[in-house]
Amino acid sequence: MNAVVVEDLTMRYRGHTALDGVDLTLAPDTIHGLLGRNGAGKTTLMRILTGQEFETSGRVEVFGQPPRENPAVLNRVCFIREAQKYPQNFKVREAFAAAAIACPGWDQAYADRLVQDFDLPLKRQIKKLSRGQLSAVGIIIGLAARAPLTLFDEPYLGLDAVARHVFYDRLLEDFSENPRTVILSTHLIDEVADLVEHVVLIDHGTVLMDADADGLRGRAVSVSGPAEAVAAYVEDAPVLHRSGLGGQLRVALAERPERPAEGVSVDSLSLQELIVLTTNQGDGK
Ligand SMILES: Nc1ncnc2c1ncn2[C@@H]1O[C@H](COP(=O)(O)OP(=O)(O)OP(=O)(O)O)[C@@H](O)[C@H]1O
Repeated sequence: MNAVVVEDLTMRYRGHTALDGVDLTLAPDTIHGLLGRNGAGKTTLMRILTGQEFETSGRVEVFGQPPRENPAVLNRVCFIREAQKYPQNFKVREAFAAAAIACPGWDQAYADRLVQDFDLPLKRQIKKLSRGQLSAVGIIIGLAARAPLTLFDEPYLGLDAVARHVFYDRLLEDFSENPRTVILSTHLIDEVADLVEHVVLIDHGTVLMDADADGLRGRAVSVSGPAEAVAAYVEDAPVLHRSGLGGQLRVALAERPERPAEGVSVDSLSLQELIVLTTNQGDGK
């Protein structure tokens, strides 16, 4: 069974369409990267999947059932938001105690290890934590909850690079021992490029890309060299972006052409470059 099935999903706020006929199927036991510019509709989609928002129209199923007011689904879901709120007078340990009660799959021993990894002061009040420490609380809850569907919405505001990599490492390690469906929304595309197995790119409420990360890696290329040679080499290939200076041309292609390159350089595009160019193309830039 798929973890998530969304058909023709539309979400309209007064005067604004945040999601516009989205079709999406997310396989179980996979780390999905949910990418897109500010305001693209990522949080709205995650709020609908977790029953915090009700769609205007369309079909939404999580583990085969609609999430809307459905404890059978919602008990299997953990959603960690960018600006996750906790009762302000709680100490860190009390936030974890509350999560342990709310999350059926909670692993206290694992949470304790993560507290050490992130060097979190358990006895400190939540309101006294630094921004990064607050993010670490959310990340620890999201990991130790071991929810069958775990959603992280930009979970690392204020978290330094070392701590972010602790998060990626722990997520990958724990995922291999306890596979589950993870949806990670992020703007740090390069950092998660090797972590995510499937990429969904949303732009202006529609899905621009829905592809396996392995298939994307090394598929998109940049071709550069003398303008004439580049133009001949790229021929009818679908062009993502074109830029030139003097007699030189650089063309980004979604697919690496099969013919051998002659007189041009062909280099793989990073996932980040591919996402930026695909988004710009979708925006008509
Ligand atoms: N309650 C609301 N009322 C009106 N408009 C809303 C509401 N919630 C979201 N929107 C709008 O819907 C669009 C999608 O918002 P959403 O929060 O889903 O974007 P996002 O992709 O998560 O962006 P970011 O990366 O900045 O977090 C935005 O234009 C936003 O302003």
